[in-house]
Amino acid sequence: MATKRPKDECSSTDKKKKKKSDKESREEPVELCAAVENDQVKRAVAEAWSRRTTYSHGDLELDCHPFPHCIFTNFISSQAFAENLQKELLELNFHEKSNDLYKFKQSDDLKKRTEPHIAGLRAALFGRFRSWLGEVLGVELEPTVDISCAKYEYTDVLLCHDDELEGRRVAFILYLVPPWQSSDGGTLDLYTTDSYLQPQSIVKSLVPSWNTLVLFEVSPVSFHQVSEVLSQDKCRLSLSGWFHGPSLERPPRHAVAPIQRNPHLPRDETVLLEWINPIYLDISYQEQIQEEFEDSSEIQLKGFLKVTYKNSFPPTQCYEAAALDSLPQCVSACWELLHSEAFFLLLSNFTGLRLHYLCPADDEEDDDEEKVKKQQDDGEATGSSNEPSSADASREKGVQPSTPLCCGEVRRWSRGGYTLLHDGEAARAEYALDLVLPFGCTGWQSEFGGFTCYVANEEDEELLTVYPEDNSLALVYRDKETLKFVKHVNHKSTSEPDGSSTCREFYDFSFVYYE
Ligand SMILES: O=C(O)CCC(=O)C(=O)O
Ligand SMILES: [Fe+2]
Repeated sequence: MATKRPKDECSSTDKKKKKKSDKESREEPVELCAAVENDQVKRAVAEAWSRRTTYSHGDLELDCHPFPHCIFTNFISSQAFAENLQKELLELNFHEKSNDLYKFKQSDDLKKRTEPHIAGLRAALFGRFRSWLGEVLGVELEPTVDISCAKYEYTDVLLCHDDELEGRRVAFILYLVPPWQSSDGGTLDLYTTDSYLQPQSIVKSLVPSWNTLVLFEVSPVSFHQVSEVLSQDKCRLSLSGWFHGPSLERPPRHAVAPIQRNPHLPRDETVLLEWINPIYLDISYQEQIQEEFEDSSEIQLKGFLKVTYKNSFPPTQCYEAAALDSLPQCVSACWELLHSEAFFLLLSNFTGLRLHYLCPADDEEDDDEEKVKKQQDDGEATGSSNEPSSADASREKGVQPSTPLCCGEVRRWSRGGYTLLHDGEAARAEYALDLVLPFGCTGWQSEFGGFTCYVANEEDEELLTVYPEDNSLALVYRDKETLKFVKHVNHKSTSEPDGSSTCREFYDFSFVYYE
């Protein structure tokens, strides 16, 4: 589960004493809702917040479930000010932002913008309002200005996260949206957490509304998302940011149990002959594949299986993984194929990786390599029990035995599916060979999402994108610095442009092999 959003470029601390300048004198003064100016209300909110109870007064409402959040309707007293602010914001340059966690448009840095209403509101937020909030929470909030403007339009989304990042204490969002219904999507959804402090379920959805400000404390339980915008014409414009201050204590994060890794199943090449397109069983073609794979660390082998299935997989949550005891015969047969000893050897031939003891590592002798391929040709590479094990072979050579392993899943991809960079198996820093074999994706379009992106660790730099293609075997060798995610499958996957039926879901086998 995502735990934080990358810091926006516009976060910064302005410690310098403000000087009166021409620019600042252009700030348009703004009056905030009465609740913020009233001392009695302030004390009452502080009291309710510390006791984790509810409180409301006029345009202010505090609710502490699933975590404390405060809603101010009519936050800016003057309608004309709010409208002018909206105009100024819409005239900014926006940049498309997209990664595993989000897709939306973000404005230029707002820290130093001099438009009168932007500058006026910024001064009020990080001035008077910050003092008010600091007193409510009983903490010293810093003058750090951390604010940006976001535009969410059709299919834009910000998946579940907790905002946790050094320094952030209270998050705020001011909505400047047209009349909005929950059916337009784009709700701010609040999650409960389980006993491991992992997000559990959405218990409150806030529908954005004009001139409403929402704030909440950033904490180990402040999980929330912006659900996908479904309206094709409305724009969800917001100003958001964080008040900085001492972070709340965070217990160590819960480590998720890894998926079990298994050694190969003892199945001989008959399983390959039965299932795999014969062109891929030709040794000299395997050599060409290996050369290409060694050059680029990735390859797509089209028409990989002899048979393409109709969409006969059973309906199997981010994505759905099939229960292994419920697979139809043809799916479990393919599952077994991908686990088979013969397939490990075939992958060795495709990639040059040591996924079978018959396939020597690069530094081992070439004639060993010849032997492997010959044995496979002669049908000797069987998994019968009287063969030396990989461990035996390694021991003879005096090297530490290591048993190649794999783990896999059958996944169903439909609207709402995604994986995150820092989640699950893919987040482990290690060398691995990824295999993806998709089915039932004829007509799937890249703008639906559901493609796999490889990025350099901790950077947004995209290295490779693999689009789902029917019966096309994608192999990617990743190193310790490479992470992957599957892009959020959006609402476009469910729409039917010009009446033709589109592909609304597909399946894939997703396996990872370790030398
Ligand atoms: O726009 C919203 O409702 C929430 C935005 C948010 O969670 C964020 O920017 O971190
Ligand atoms: Fe957030």
